[in-house]
Amino acid sequence: MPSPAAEHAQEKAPTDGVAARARGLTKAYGQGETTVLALDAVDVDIARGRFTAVMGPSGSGKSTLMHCLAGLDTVSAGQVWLGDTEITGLRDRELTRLRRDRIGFMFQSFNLIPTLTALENITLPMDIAGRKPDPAWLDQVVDTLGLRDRLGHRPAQLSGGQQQRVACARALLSRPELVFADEPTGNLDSRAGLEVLGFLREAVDDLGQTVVMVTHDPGAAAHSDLVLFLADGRIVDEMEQPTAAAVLERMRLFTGRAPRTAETDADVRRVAETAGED
Ligand SMILES: Nc1ncnc2c1ncn2[C@@H]1O[C@H](COP(=O)(O)OP(=O)(O)OP(=O)(O)O)[C@@H](O)[C@H]1O
Repeated sequence: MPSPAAEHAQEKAPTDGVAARARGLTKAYGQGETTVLALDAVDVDIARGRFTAVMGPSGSGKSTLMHCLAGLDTVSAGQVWLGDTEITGLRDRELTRLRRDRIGFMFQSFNLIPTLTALENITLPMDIAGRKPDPAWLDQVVDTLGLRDRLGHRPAQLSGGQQQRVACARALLSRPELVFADEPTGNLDSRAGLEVLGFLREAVDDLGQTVVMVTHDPGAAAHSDLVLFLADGRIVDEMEQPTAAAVLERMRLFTGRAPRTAETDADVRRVAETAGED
């Protein structure tokens, strides 16, 4: 059964280049006996023009990895590059500028400003940066995300799925080198979640974006091209062209859950259905 990502595989432009890279990336929280090693010498390349999902049990280091790759958090050891720029060692001001100009973010909680319209929310980061959006690109993003007739609405007048689409448009507007999405479907029902995943997929296939998504949901991960599995702060496995069922099976290996039962088979079917797999 092809995954949603596999269906698009043939149309994708050949990928070359690395959008982000980490070598020996280590992050420890706390000191002495209470030290928690959230990331343990991680080496990773995020391929340009692809949709990468990061999965793993709670506490495995997914958010820490995203934060360190995005320059939102400092590292304890190792190096991180965004494109050709080494971001480890940059000063705060330089990091702020780099995040603003080169990275797009989507969060579970949308993070929209309630008093601004959808359009104002979409253009806000570029307004703050004093940059004018390219009108043709703005049109394309708005139309791709189906937001044309919602641009004058405030967040409270939009459904959760529409709010996340606005957050998606905001993340894409500056044509960032990399879009990080942290549990972007976490607050959505399954239909709205599927819609947002479809748009992220289109952002990669049709708009040439690079997307990294942290998720707990095997159905969401099935929309990616590549799943990285984290456990105890290390990348322990990866899966190309994932399906929800295969991801769920693989996750079981890392969470040490009991062998399959009739009940877990039902889980696999439910997850596959939610992911839109037959
Ligand atoms: N600010 C912090 N201070 C201390 N420990 C932290 C901090 N942030 C994360 N940790 C610890 O680092 C480890 C990795 O956390 P992280 O949030 O990256 O995991 P995660 O895989 O994203 O988890 P979840 O799926 O529950 O969001 C955990 O043990 C966590 O308790």
